[in-house]
Amino acid sequence: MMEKVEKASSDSSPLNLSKLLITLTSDVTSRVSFGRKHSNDASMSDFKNQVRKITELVGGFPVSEYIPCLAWIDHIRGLYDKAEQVSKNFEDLMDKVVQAHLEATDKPTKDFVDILLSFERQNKDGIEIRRSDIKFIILDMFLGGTATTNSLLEWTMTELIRHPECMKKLQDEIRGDAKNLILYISQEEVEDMKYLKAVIKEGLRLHPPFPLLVPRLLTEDVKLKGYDIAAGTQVIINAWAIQRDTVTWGMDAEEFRPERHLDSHLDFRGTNFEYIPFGSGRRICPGIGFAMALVEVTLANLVNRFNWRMDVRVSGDEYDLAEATGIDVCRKFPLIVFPSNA
Ligand code: HEM
Repeated sequence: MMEKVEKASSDSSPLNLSKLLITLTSDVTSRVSFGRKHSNDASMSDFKNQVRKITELVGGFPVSEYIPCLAWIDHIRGLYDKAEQVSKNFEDLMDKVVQAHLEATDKPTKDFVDILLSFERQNKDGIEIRRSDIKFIILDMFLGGTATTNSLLEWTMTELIRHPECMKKLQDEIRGDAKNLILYISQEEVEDMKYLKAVIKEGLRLHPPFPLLVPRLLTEDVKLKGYDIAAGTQVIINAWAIQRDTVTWGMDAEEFRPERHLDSHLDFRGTNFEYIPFGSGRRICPGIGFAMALVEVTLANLVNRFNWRMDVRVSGDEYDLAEATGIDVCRKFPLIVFPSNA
């Protein structure tokens, strides 16, 4: 990735940063799950397309869920056919991945799929795992991990470029007093970077990648703030609105201001309901550590090595802040930037 940014910088050419970032998050997730990156592999780019289609379908509005007598509308829109087709394509792709792992018996290291297959064979530690479980666990990792992490990176970069004063403060923190530019910032080095962490928290607050979290179905009757909610009701939690509430965040809640996190006790690990980009409770995101490690190191390196600007557009903010549809909300239009060497 850094080589491509370096090239765009020396040619003074525009760079599609969104494309680079989704390739990075998919490659890192594939390395962990399949043992190698697949960015130049046709079947993997197909896999990415399937994942995008699934997130669009899951984030769509199935009329029948809310007004059952209008279920025919979903049929006419072809929602069920689309879901069936995506499910079949995904199943075929996963069969190929599993088959390739079963055939490669002499590999020196084991990846996530190998470990899951070994559980399937040995019924290890009393854990029973079936082939269909393996396919869905991998899908879960890709669905949960790639688009969300990409979305956080592209929105945080967007906000930093829109707020040069924050970008400068972050570059000062990362570059420190070093006389010569340090080429690579490691995970250990980002550990104490407080402003970097505040910038990422602010990106997550204004642009939670799953703005409506994942719907819940009540298992028992609940009384909440005077409302009676019956068992069986589907509840949608609007993290996007909660995280822009002026009562908690002040009158400048709509503004990108990382400083608000520097001495705030609010954290995203599920105990502060005012700030829940990863959800809360039993089904809280299990990938917080994975996502944070990747986002911190990527952002630190991009911002350390390069200065960034976007094209000035007549439509301005409307274009830069337009959101795509789907369960995860990334930018509607790719982030096109001009990097230059620091
Ligand atoms: C910035 C990055 C990420 C964000 C904002 C995010 C957010 C979320 C949210 C909101 C949920 C639903 C929680 C709930 O309903 O209470 C979730 C679930 C999940 N996430 Fe993440 N996630 C991120 C990265 C990751 C990564 C990197 C992985 C895996 C490598 C991952 C794997 C999962 C899985 C497997 C679930 C389902 C958990 C369950 O249902 O028990 N996520 N995530």
